[in-house]
Amino acid sequence: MQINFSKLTAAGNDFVLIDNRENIISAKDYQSLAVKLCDRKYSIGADGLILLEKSSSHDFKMKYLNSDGSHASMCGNGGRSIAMFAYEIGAAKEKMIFETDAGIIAAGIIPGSRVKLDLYNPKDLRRNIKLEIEGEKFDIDFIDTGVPHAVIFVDDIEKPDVFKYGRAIRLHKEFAPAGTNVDFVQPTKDNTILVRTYERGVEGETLACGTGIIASAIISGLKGLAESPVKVIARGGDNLSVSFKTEAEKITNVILEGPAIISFTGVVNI
Ligand SMILES: N[C@@H](CCC[C@H](N)C(=O)O)C(=O)O
Repeated sequence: MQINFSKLTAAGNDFVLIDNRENIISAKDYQSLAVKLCDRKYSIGADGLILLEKSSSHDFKMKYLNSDGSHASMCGNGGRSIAMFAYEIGAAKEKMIFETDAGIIAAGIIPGSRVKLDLYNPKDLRRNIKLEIEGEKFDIDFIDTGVPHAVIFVDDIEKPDVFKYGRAIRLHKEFAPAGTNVDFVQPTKDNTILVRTYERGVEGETLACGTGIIASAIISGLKGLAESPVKVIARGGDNLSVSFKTEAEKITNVILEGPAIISFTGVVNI
């Protein structure tokens, strides 16, 4: 079977997007299709597969699969990408509301290939988790911004071995059974943070992780290291912005703004 797809990149986190409003792909095939299409050597290649589906209550529904085929409730860069995709294929207007498995999101297309997401509230905040891995001590703050994130502050963003420690923390029993994404954060001047993320389901460092950028900005705010709106520079060099409100560690009004670009469209055999 041949299907149409679009390839989008959102701050270097890249995705295959498919319009599945007519159920051309059935849910039982999502996992194997994600593994197949995300393969960078034998297929299109991406960090994740995103399906745009019909919703009975909102403009559409987003289904997200990591490149290893695992399902994730949400993806911040994927959320901006599906908003841009929906707008381009006429599934939504400039302002839209869509469902994810983590909650409802209001999105807006901004000139310059950028998208703003107004998200549900994060949950499961856990502060100051102390771990020691191979003699290295880590002080971790955890938050679920749609998917789980362990946030670690570093003095120099170039220093941490993101693969080694990211993977060890992702698999640590502290975060079992779901595991976690792991964000390394360096606050710099001008209310800016630099973020690198080890992504669960990609099992490596990606050029950006939207939910990780949100988690990093919120924890920076809670620690007094930055103030909303926080400017963020992703690993790939793109600029994003995160705003939020905090009241006694209750976080609300989370907004993520950043790029989402259609790099190409095509037809693939599945
Ligand atoms: N890249 C995404 C997060 C995708 C899901 C994540 N890998 C997980 O399994 O938790 C983002 O931009 O938020």
